Amino acid sequence: MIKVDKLPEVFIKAMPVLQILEDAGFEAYFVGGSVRDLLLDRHVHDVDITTSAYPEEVKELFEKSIDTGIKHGTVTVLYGGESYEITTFRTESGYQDFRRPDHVTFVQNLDEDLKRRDFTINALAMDLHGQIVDLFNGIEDLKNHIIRAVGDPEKRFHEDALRMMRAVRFTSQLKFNLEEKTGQAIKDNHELLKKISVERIRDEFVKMGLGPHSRQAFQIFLDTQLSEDVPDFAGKKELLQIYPRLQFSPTLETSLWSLIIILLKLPNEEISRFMRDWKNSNAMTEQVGRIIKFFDLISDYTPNDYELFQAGERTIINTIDVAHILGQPVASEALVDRYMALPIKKPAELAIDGRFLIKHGMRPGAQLGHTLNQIRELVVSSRLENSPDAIEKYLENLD
Ligand SMILES: Nc1ccn([C@@H]2O[C@H](COP(=O)(O)OP(=O)(O)OP(=O)(O)O)[C@@H](O)[C@H]2O)c(=O)n1
Ligand SMILES: [Mg+2]
Repeated sequence: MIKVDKLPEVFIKAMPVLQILEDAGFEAYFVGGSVRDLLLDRHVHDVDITTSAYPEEVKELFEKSIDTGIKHGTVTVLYGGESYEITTFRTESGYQDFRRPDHVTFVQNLDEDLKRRDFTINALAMDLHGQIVDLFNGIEDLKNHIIRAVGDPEKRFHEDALRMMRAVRFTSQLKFNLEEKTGQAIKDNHELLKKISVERIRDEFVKMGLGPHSRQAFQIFLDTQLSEDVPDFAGKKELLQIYPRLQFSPTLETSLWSLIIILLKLPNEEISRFMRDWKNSNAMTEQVGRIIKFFDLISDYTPNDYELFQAGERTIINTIDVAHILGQPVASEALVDRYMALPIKKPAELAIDGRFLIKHGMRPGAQLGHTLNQIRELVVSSRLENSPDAIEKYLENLD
């Protein structure tokens, strides 16, 4: 049995929680992603705990708790300024819709709990003393960089079809390969993904896209046909096939969506719909829209100062990132330098505003807005000094 001697701080901090459960006569273990990441020497952000105690029993042991998913056996316990998800040993049964279980059955031992988990590398548990429980050779698979379903992959994917996306996502994040039978089961069952909510698919897709091996993972995503069962990708394999051949993998979510939109050759008027189909936020949709617009612009010609001003720093840098990933040459330094040298970089930096124009005899309305824009454009392009005096003179000459 493997024993980990030196545990990172997140585990040490959580030890008393396990101890309290054990002192009350229950079994308790760290489980899932935290144990996997510990053994991979990856950063562990939070730890999940599994126990033989029923949710009500867990709640009695801790002063502060939240019923996060009590029906599924999960209670969130607040302890030492941290929060911990504590889930009762369980199996899942009655997955009639290939999504989450209709009901869970609590079980009395850890083995039964680990059996229902998705992949061998995620079915590892660790006790209070750092002893690892590894029933399915998860450690061996970690060493060999393999994503392998626990037991029969068909069963695991019928229990929760999202696991097929998770498998591909882990190949990207961990730089692992799919074990053959697990990969075959995804190919055979990819259509089950249609039953899964877009939000859950999107979260996995983004994690896949931002992983260090996203280009390799994307190839698997296409080869297994999973790409046919996500929004707007069906029948687009030829276009998406460019993704695995990109120069780099994206590291920003905005870059990921922009790349996909560019590869799919979506016309501008379809971008919002596409982003909505994927249940993206309005903020994400807007930022991606700005990037695509600026990307189209710099693909055609060198932007003028006012176009740089309108795009703004974030969009310029983000668009350069996208062009870089696509292997498209852009004079990135020149663009950033020119932006940095602009007399004003934000509308609020203009020396005057609408009230100034009203004071100088203009009436509120469309004409005023138009004049204000004109002044802003002149200032941005250094044809008018950004001072009330200079602008006043300019106005006088207009009359
Ligand atoms: N569809 C799923 C989701 C989760 N799990 C199990 O629940 C654990 C925790 O799930 P989650 O936090 O969603 O994933 P992690 O594997 O921890 O990955 P991450 O680091 O992204 O949180 C997993 O390790 C796995 O044992 C599962 O069997 N099937
Ligand atoms: Mg996790």
